[in-house]
Amino acid sequence: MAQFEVIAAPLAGLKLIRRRCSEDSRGYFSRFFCADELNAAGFSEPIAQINQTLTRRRGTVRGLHFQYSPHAETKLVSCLRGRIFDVAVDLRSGSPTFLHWYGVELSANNRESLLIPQGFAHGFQTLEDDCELLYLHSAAYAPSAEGALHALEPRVAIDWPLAITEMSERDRQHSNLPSDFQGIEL
Ligand SMILES: Cc1cn([C@H]2C[C@H](O)[C@@H](COP(=O)(O)OP(=O)(O)O[C@H]3O[C@H](C)C(=O)[C@H](O)[C@H]3O)O2)c(=O)[nH]c1=O
Repeated sequence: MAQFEVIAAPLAGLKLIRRRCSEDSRGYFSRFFCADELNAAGFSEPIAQINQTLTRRRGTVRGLHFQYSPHAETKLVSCLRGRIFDVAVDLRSGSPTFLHWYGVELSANNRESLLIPQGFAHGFQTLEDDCELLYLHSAAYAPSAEGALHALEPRVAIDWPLAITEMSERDRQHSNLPSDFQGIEL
């Protein structure tokens, strides 16, 4: 029996993954990752790195970040504590949904993850205090290949659910996209 429900999001390649769980009097069992099942959903390379973040303050935005080729990565983002509004922006050159964004609530309770293909910027806003996330990456962190999109980029106009309470200095300082930005090549 499939351990995951795979739901296509409106941006090509972006998937919402819902983890099934078996509950009994002790609690529940749930498979968090499965190379076979999630390969078909788009996580088609081995996991290279797994990162964890704690974000203490409700309303904080982290991101939006991505890596340029040849370090472009597929990400599986999950919220293990609290609730977040998770956002992916299509930056793929030539994509019919270029610069479109998609946001979804991920939480410890809904057991949903966002599977984000290469070529998307990723960021999120916490909807509660003390949110913990786990990220599975298909490529290693490559600071020299890191790109970013400002959370308030006017050409994307993400509708963040809350007023932004905190961002890193680095994220505050991302410049807006140049008017001739055509997207990233993969
Ligand atoms: C991403 C990363 C960062 N770092 C170092 C770099 C900084 O010294 C410190 C914090 O990094 P940063 O401020 O970029 O962390 P976030 O703002 O949470 O960025 C992450 O959150 C957004 C939403 C994402 O989607 C990315 O996965 C990731 O960029 O950890 C590492 O050592 N390894 C890593 O893989």
